[in-house]
Amino acid sequence: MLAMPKILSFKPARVMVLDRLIIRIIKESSRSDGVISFFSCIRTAMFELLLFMCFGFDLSEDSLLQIVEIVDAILHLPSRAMQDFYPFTSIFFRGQERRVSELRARQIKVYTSLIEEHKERCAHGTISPGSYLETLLHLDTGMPFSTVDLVTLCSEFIVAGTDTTVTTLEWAMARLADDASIQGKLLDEIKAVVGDRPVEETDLQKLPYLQAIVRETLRLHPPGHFLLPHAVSEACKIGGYDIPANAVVLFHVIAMGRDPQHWEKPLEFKPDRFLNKEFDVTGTKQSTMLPFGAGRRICPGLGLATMHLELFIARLVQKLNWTPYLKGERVDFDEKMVFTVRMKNPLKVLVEQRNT
Ligand code: HEM
Repeated sequence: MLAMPKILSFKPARVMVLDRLIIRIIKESSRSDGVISFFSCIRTAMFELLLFMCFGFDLSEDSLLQIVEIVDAILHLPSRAMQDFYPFTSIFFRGQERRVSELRARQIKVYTSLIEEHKERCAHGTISPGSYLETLLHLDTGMPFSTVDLVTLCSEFIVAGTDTTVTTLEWAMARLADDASIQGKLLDEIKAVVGDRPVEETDLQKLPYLQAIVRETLRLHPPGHFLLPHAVSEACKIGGYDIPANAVVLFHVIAMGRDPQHWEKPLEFKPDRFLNKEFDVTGTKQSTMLPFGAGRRICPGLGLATMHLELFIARLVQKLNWTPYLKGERVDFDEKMVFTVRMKNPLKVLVEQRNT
């Protein structure tokens, strides 16, 4: 599902969602003197897109809202770290366990009705082929997945692919709104390579400055500062420390991306540092930044995420001019942790349509 030919087959869905997003932004800005709250606009768009890829059809507004609510509730569940370290504290978390069970029941109900709708649409031929669910239903594993397994897998696809990409896009657009010269340089590149027609997916590989902006955003603002927790299968020594078997290890990737020994002026946003350089973000050739992890558990959505980031940024900058909503003010880059590390003060920007 996350291999390039499958990703490319969803081009019509991306065009639909991006066109809708731009209309939504223009509408919202016309109601409020040009100012928009970027996060909610982009988040709706990313849910529309990933849900289409997951189920093979455009969800009703009501179903989409229900999924967004469930994902929000999952992301806001308190961490279980305290109970992992001090199991006796479990007695204080019984209410939480009940809330988790209720949430799971709601998740199963909502996703199951979408799985049923998928099957009905397949029977009537009103579905886009190649969805994630279709792939799961036709996987030859010897034993078909139960409905609950399908719910878990579809939900993992949505949770993993939406907020990570949305958070990164918010940081990227914040950086571009904050620095008119970087935004201008990107626009010049797009004009020179693409001209006046909308940027297409096949243009992306010819836009090195755009790619550099995406890398620089992932270096300075990786959505996960610690990746997902990993477990040690055998006792080993790392950097002189004994790590016992089964220990949980977190990788502090934010410290890698901001390490002054590897990066000049690491806290500054300078996409140029990636120009005219072969650079690998998978940890195969270097490990100075690992926004997607590395090795066996590397993010399987890396290719899809990179395409979404590049395409959305290019189209948004091509169509609209982005500036901080208070004239002359800088954007506030403080962070807060909500599963991903987001902007503490969600990005508010002034957008104006460009004359093209
Ligand atoms: C900017 C966007 C994204 C970033 C930075 C990102 C980053 C990551 C990271 C750091 C991990 C954990 C790796 C580890 O701990 O070793 C991960 C796992 C995962 N990602 Fe992504 N991701 C992004 C987008 C996506 C997308 C678009 C999808 C698919 C729709 C996706 C699907 C997954 C899945 C399924 C896992 C779990 C893999 C496993 O359990 O082994 N991700 N991602």
